[in-house]
Amino acid sequence: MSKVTRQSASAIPPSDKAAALALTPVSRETEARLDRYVDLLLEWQAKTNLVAPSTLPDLWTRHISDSLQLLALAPNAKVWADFGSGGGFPGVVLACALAGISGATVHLVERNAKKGAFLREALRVTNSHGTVHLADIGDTVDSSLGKVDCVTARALAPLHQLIGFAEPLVKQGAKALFLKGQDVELELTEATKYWNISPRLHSSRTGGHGWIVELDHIERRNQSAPAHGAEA
Ligand SMILES: C[S@@+](CC[C@H](N)C(=O)[O-])C[C@H]1O[C@@H](n2cnc3c(N)ncnc32)[C@H](O)[C@@H]1O
Repeated sequence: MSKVTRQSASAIPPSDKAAALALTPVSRETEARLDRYVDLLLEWQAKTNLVAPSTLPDLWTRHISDSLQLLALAPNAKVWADFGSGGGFPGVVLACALAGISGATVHLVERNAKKGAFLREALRVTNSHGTVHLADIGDTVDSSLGKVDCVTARALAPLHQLIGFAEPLVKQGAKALFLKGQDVELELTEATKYWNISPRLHSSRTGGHGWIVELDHIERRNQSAPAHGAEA
């Protein structure tokens, strides 16, 4: 008998999925892919902590809608890079939503081997286009990704570090979209010590105190700006 106990799908009330799809509607094909992703995530959650267990009842609103809302902020982006993808938010959700679009793909950068294996399996079972880079972001961003239209990160690092990670891609024309919490103003204040940026702030469509920081331009303020996200 398998040691892995599958988390019950009933841990997620149907009303949460309905609320999520009302907030961030998707095609029937995308919904089917997301259903497969959720099933896989619940199966793996028993052996690998992919999301905080307390957030499982709100999986669709808290994690899936949170990820899907980024699409409206970069409607023409086809090549995405998600830093620190973990259990696949937002990267795998974006890959599911973009799967029907010719040329669309998502680079998922994750250094944890177990999570990397999960991300590969998630792309496989959802038949979505993407590449898992099992590596540190700092070692990947210059050499492996190529031209990217949009770079994302959620729950990875303080904003000034994320900006350091994303700088090479934004300098080549990418837009950055970072999902942030209620301390966004403090993080922006810290970030502007190191970086010249003109951020656009969008309040999260999923409620709570979430924000999305949008950046189209990043310039080092001085030589002490942290490179590739290293601590200042
Ligand atoms: C708190 S989790 C967030 C996962 C996901 N983005 C989410 O919002 O659910 C942060 C993830 O980033 C990964 N990570 C942290 N620093 C990294 C780095 N320098 N390079 C690659 N992955 C990193 C960790 O292994 C972890 O899976």
